[in-house]
Amino acid sequence: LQKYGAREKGLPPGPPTVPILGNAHLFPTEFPHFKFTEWARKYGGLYSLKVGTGTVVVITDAAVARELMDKRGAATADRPPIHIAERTMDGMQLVLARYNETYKTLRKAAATILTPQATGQHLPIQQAEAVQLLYDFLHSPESFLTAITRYSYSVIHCVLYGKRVPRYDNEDMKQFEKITHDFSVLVAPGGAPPVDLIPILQYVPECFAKWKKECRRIRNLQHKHYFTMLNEAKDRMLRGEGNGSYMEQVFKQQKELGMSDELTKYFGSSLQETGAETTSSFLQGLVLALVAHPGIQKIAQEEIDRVVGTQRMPILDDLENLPYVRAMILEAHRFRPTAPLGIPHATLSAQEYQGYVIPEGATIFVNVWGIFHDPDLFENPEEFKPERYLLTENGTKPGVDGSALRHTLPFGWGRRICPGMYLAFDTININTMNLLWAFDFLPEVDSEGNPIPVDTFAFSKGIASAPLPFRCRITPRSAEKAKIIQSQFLEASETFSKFEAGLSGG
Ligand code: HEM
Repeated sequence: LQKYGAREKGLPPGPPTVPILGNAHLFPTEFPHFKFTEWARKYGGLYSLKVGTGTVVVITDAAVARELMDKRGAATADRPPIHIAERTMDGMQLVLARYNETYKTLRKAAATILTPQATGQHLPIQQAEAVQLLYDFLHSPESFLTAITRYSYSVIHCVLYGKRVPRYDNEDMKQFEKITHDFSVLVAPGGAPPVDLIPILQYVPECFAKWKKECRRIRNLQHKHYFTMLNEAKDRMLRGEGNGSYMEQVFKQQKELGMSDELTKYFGSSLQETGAETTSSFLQGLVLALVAHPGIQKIAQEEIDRVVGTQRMPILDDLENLPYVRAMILEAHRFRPTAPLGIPHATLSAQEYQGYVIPEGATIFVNVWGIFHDPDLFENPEEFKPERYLLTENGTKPGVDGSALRHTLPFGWGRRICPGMYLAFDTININTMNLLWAFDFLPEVDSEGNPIPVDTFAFSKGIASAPLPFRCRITPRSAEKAKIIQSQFLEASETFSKFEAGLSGG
């Protein structure tokens, strides 16, 4: 019995194990990136944990990650099995799918439609939605968090299905939020019995397993919601009223891409769910960082004012003349990465590296948080300091080798790298410039007028981490700019109208 849970010879080092459990009793269930980083400082940039008989490898070293995840990407492209996800979505959810033929078909479809050129064609609606975000901030500044959520959902929805979501209380949005919320509760630790650790639980009959009923219920909700979206997009296209959405492209190439209707449904849901949540988390985190760092906000605003002026809104091309704003975007990713541990990969074959053997089927986490907060690499890593990216390409201390880092590091690794990143770049760039140009972001004040500080550590649990609800004061930087926002919003109605056929519930 002693050997169950023990760390096998040849594995990278790690915390001492106990029989049967290995390190399972130590495994953090909340904010694991903090514990993983603490262990990295003790056991190094490559260490292992035993969870029962399974192996988890944690990489907190960009050079190790580059070798194992990028260069040996073919061997580390699997995902660990998540039984609940497989049961609910038949293993067809692109983000969580194992590395098999179904996955390859989905990924090929994503690569076909999410190219930088294709993304560029969707700029008009991205820009129009970004104007609505400013308009919403102007008129209901207290609802800025839900305005960002709506924006992020709507922009992906327009690009994917050709239909926008003009209000947060829209029926499509409510359905989507319900589905993603219910699934995240079910899949979170404690949401269901630990079927991945104790596989025999999978065979408990449904009448005794509430979680199986819950999988079925969520699956039915997803089916109804996403097929409705697909059918609407298809009908619009067949009526000759298409607006160039990604799904229209998929319909046109469905046979070549090898996509069944069922797969097409999951393709849409994977992109919608991942894209909306990550974009929204990033933008909310950016606002939080601005509120917490008024001096930095001011430097960025002054740069925008010099380049853009007060007579027009920023455009994407302005970014090349805004080095400080570009540095601020990179710093926002570093300071609070949207996915602090990325999404775990798994090995498809055993890998020898640095004298260790990582077995087939091991789960691999790249601890992006730990890399980005490594004091050997970054000067005062806990500080929000865009200037570091003006000093060196990857923000590292001068004289330190930061060449294993890259600007796309927050978007993942190897064959699994985020296929939506080009869309994300445009969204992040447009909105960062717009928000800085238009508004001041200040702490809320108490009844005596004292500023209430925000907590830059108060983030949600889960794979994609968003700030917990916080309050701030958002005020237009001038009456002139407020007027430009109003008139741009009116002008955007022409772009919006192409995405408003068949809107329901607001
Ligand atoms: C701030 C924005 C975003 C961030 C920080 C982000 C980050 C990530 C990360 C870390 C991964 C995991 C990569 C890996 O396994 O190594 C990922 C995967 C993925 N992302 Fe994004 N993402 C963003 C926006 C988007 C958008 C806008 C879309 C869709 C339009 C999208 C779709 C996906 C999909 C489908 C995957 C799964 C890829 C696979 O498993 O092959 N993401 N993203």
